[in-house]
Amino acid sequence: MLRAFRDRSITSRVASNYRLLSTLVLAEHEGGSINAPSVSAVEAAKSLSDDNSVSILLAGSGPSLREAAEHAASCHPYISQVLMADSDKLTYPLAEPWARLVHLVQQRGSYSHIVTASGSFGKNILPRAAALLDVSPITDVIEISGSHKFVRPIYAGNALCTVRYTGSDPCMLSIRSTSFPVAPISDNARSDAAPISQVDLSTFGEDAIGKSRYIKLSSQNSERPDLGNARVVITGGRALKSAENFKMIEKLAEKLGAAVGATRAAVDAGFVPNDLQVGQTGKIVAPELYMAFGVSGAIQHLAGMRDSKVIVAVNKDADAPIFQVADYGLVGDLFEVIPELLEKLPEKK
Ligand SMILES: Cc1cc2nc3c(=O)[nH]c(=O)nc-3n(C[C@H](O)[C@H](O)[C@H](O)COP(=O)(O)OP(=O)(O)OC[C@H]3O[C@@H](n4cnc5c(N)ncnc54)[C@H](O)[C@@H]3O)c2cc1C
Repeated sequence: MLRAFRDRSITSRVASNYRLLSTLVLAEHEGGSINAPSVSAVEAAKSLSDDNSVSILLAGSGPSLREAAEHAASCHPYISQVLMADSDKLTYPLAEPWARLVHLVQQRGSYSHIVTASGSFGKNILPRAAALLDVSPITDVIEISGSHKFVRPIYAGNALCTVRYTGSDPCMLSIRSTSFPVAPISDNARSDAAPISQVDLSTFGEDAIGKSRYIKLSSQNSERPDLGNARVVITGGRALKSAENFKMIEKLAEKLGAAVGATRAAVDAGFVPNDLQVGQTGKIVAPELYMAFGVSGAIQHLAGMRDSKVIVAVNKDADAPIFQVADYGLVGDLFEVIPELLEKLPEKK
């Protein structure tokens, strides 16, 4: 594995170690709770330094924002303050007003770091906010080796690069939530909730809204676990041949209480919607069990699942690259293997 690293003088390393850090975590919330990747961003902030004061920023409007702020205040022992930006202009997480908000909060709080999870929320906001603050963000961080030293994947996850941030404050990061797992919320919960403060938005004018307009949110109304956080993921590839056949994957996922994933080839062929795509241009997952059926194991697919704890692959080609990353491999026809699994696995309780 390639490790690219430009070290600087020992003097600057010592100096940076003695600086007190303060981190702003940009959090996403839904239905009155902050989501799991945002809690992972707090976990990442915790590894920046022992002397790090972590504030979490939530934006939105109305009672669900207040509920989410209360949840944020008690969900992780490391949060020292919750900042709540309540405005009609921030009801939906659009990049333009959010970036202006980050700029405003940074000007007042002079944080040394700004961290967010690298889902679509973070990917949308971070570059725009970084441009307003005139700094260069470091994206997809998977390991924090010091307050200004980070590891991130490059070449679709085939090499890891160690990067030292030498720019001015704030050092802005997006982290892969799968690399910063958090204990279940109840284990993390604290007895004394962190204080919640309102962000003063009196200078937040109409121009903060920008040109984008919120139209609607379309999401799959599914009982299945969320692909990004599921403990088990069952993925199907092009070999399934049709949307109808892909239902076998869905049935198997149902029996195992798993999330469904797909390769880009399966998505492009119209078997499933594109929010199920796993890979470089899809979701990054690291479940305890990843089962791949009729997936060749292209480098772009591996980029999204190679960190899974146990990988099981079923492919009729013994030379398929997926077997190079699989812990258990079965050379066989998925049209025989899946029905047999469906028959022999017990019904989900
Ligand atoms: C810029 C870029 C980004 C990309 N991003 C992604 C991404 O995010 N995610 C992603 O998945 N891909 C991505 N791709 C596409 C990627 O390169 C592959 O084309 C894709 O992953 C292949 O999907 P597949 O494994 O389903 O299909 P194939 O490569 O066609 O493989 C099908 C496999 O099924 C096996 N098979 C066939 N019939 C059976 C059977 N009956 N039983 C068992 N096995 C069978 C075959 O042996 C084969 O190995 C990207 C490509 C590019 C260029």
